[in-house]
Amino acid sequence: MKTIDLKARWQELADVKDVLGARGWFPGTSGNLSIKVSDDPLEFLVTASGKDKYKRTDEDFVLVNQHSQPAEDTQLKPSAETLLHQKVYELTDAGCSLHVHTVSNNVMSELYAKKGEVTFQGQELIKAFNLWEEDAVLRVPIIENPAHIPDLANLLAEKIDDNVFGVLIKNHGITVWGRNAFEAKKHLEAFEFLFESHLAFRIHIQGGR
Ligand SMILES: CSC[C@@H](O)[C@@H](O)C(=O)COP(=O)(O)O
Ligand SMILES: [Zn+2]
Repeated sequence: MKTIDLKARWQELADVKDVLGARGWFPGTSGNLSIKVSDDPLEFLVTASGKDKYKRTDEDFVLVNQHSQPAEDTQLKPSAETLLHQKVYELTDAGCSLHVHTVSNNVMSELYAKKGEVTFQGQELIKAFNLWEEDAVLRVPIIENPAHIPDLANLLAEKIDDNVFGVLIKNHGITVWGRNAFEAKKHLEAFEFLFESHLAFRIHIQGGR
């Protein structure tokens, strides 16, 4: 991959990070973002671990290889959850993968954990996932949150299929992807809108039931 492409991808991911950060979607240094730089062999930029993701610096991202290891000499540590991004790239046509912790995605993951998924139907915004039929259903699988990251990555991998665009991790967050940064961000925004609307409906219309 040429340096210019790496720079362009870096810029693209940094811009997405700024927008998500402005929404407060990285509380307590949580969250991690990645963007694919090359396909064969797989290489992607991923956020450095434990950083304040509301700040924009020259050390925000690390280039990693197909084994989630740094592809160049660096003191920086790739995100602790890099393996989840690797799985997304291995199993989908994604060019970008976004993971955030929000109050809404955490509450939804807990509310529907026993069902193992949450579904949305009859909501205009499921069109953001290219679901145009009137009776179309958007399904969001929910997985447990084992501390051992390879186990978590395997649970995620089991839920990935053509009609899945993101997976909720119980009491943790959501991992979302898209063919490029624009689409991944679109998917993430649509998920969060659907979660917030659903929770507002339950509180205000159903009295919290
Ligand atoms: C500090 S809480 C969040 C972490 O445990 C993790 O879930 C997370 O999203 C961020 O980890 P990171 O290693 O910075 O990518
Ligand atoms: Zn996380």
